[in-house]
Order: sequence, then C-alpha cells, then structure tokens
Amino acid sequence: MSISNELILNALRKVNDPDLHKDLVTLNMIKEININNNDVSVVVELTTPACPLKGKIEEDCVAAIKNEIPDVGKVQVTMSAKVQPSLTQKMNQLLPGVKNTIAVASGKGGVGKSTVAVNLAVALALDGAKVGLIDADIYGPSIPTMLGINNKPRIYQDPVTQKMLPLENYGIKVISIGFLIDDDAPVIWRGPMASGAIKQFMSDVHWDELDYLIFDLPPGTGDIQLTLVQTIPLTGAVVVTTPQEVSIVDVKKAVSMFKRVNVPVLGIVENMSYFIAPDTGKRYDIFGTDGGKKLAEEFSLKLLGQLPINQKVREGGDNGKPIVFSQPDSEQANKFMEISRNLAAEISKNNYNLSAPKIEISMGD
Ligand SMILES: Nc1ncnc2c1ncn2[C@@H]1O[C@H](COP(=O)(O)OP(=O)(O)OP(=O)(O)O)[C@@H](O)[C@H]1O
Repeated sequence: MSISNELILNALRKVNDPDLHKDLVTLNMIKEININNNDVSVVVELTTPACPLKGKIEEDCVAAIKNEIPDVGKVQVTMSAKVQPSLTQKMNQLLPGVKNTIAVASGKGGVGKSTVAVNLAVALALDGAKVGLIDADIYGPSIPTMLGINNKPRIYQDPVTQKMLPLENYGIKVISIGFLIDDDAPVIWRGPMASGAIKQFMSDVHWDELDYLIFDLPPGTGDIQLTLVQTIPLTGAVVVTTPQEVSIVDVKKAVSMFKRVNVPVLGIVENMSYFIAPDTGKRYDIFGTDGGKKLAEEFSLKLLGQLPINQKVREGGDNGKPIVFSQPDSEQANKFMEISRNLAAEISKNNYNLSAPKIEISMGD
C-alpha cells in the first residue's frame, strides 16, 4: 500500500488537542506533510509555543500514524506554534501587532505580583514566545530592578515610526512607569499620571509583533486600577495571592472588579504557599494552607499553580536575574515554567472558545 497525505490525515484525525477537545485536522493544525518512500514527516502548528501538552501531542501523533499505517517507515513529527490573537486585540488599534494582553493583579501589596509577572514573562519567552512587559505599578515600580535594568535608562526612538523603543533583557521587551515618573512624585499625582503613561505605553511605544504583552498592575482595587483595566483592552487577568485569609478577602474584590468590567480571570497563582527548610526538608505552611486553591474552586477559576517561598526567588529579584533564566533546572524555575504554560493554555482555550463559530441547533415545530 502506498502512503498518501489522505492516509496520514486520517490517522491524525484520531489525535485530539486535549485542551481544545477537537482533533488536530479539524483544528487546522497540520501544516506540512512529507512522504519519502515509506518515511513520513509532519509539521504540527500549536496555538502556543508554551503548550503544556506539547510532548504528549507529539507522542500521540507518532503513535496514531504507526497504528493506522502499519507499513510506515520512520515517522518524524515537528512541533511549531502560532499564537492566535484574542478578540479584544483584533479590535485594538493602538496595539495592532500585539496578540494578547494580560494583566497581573493582586488584592493587596507584597504578595509577589511583580516577581510572578517577571518570571512568567521570561518563562514564556524561553518557550519561544514574543513577550513584552509593562510595569504599571505606580506605587513601587520594581520590574526594572528585577530585570537588571537601571532605574532611568536612556530610551531610544525607532527611526521609522519615531516611537519609543522598549528596553530588552532576558528575551523580553520592557517599559516601566518608573522610567517616566519622578520617584518623589506624591501619590495623589500618580493616578492621573499613571493612566496617561499607560495610554502612552500603548500608543507611543514601538512594540512591533508580540504574542503576549503582560501588565504588572498596582496592587488593590481602587479607582486607579479600575481606570487602568478599562483603559487596557485586556485578553484576561491573572490574580496573585498568598494563602492567607487577609489576602484572600482582598483577592475576591479583585476578581469581582474584573468581572464587573468583563475581563476574564484566566487563573489564580498562589504564591508563598509553603516553605521547605533546606536543612531538614520539613514543610512549613507559613501563611496557611491552600487559600488560593480554595478560592479558585469557589469562583470556578483555574489554579495556575502554587509557588513555595524560596530564598533564591527573592535573591533573583534583588539581583536582577529572574530564577527561570539564571537557574532553569531548579524546582522553583520548573514551577514558574509550569504556571506560564498553564496560563498560555488558558489563553488559547479562551481565544478558541470565543472565536469558534457557535453551532445553532434549530428546534423543529
Ligand atoms: N516565592 C517567593 N519566595 C521568596 N521571596 C518572594 C517570593 N515571591 C516574592 N518574594 C519576595 O517578596 C517581596 C515582594 O514581592 P513583589 O515585589 O514581587 O510583590 P508585589 O506583590 O509586586 O509587591 P508590591 O505590592 O510592592 O507591588 C520581594 O522582596 C520578592 O523578592
């Protein structure tokens, strides 16, 4: 029996994307098929390079082709990816090349929101995505320090568009409100300055093409946060919390705020979930147990992951070397990678569900 494209496609119809619940052929993910004698090579295009199930889908494709076509020789499956734009982004004329905009928010300060935003951004870039990060935390813009960029760097202009060029480090593009706002500016001035600056970050910065643009919002749910989430055309939000009761009370307010302005909450990150003593290996639940997990269950949200308290994470922030980049084999880096992949999968699912044509079932008379 000679091997044809049709035979291969029939085999790949048996492989489902576990997140999108459809087969790869229906999802239009098979981009190339090459047949050389009995050897077959296939290129599969996923909806994100940070797909947590990449390895499984690849194995399933190889198995399906070998099962359905017993005569086949060597089978090679190459995984590629093209991130799809969210519906809000398709309508966003300020950021035409940006496919998804994600806010990282928290109910209260000090829970590790900026640490999570930085490590998620770098993790997505390490997986091959094009990533930008906007530090919109007017109370304490800490992103430049965490990325090893000095506080008032020189900003250059793009010679063609005349727009500001974002800075780059660890494979991500970054702009911080700290570059524009005077450190001594009183807090009452910061609100109007923040909204103005955020708009400028979208209209006057040459972001070029980005798969994910992440906003590190100020903590809390006051007027400034509300103005920002109404100003930024968001794909969705990630809410960071500790497991502690006082943090959970505030995080509920953050979830409600996003609901009120119709921004999907893509998931909860529970930070500082536990501490493993390096000398004894004993676990301590310093801020309580599973507070973020229970909150996610209560609001039917995805728990993107639980991160331990770890000295190397803090040191990475202070030294401007995010742990996902500087110690990629550490357990903490793996947790951040897992969370960023879960987030990328949630974005893909949301974008697919919102853009998929709805099947109308007409009821007969
Ligand atoms: N998992 C962790 N393990 C150890 N230290 C952490 C962890 N997460 C955050 N930190 C540290 O806790 C402090 C607060 O973190 P971060 O600045 O990210 O919080 P934030 O919520 O953005 O705060 P703010 O309200 O000031 O914006 C920092 O010193 C950071 O290095």
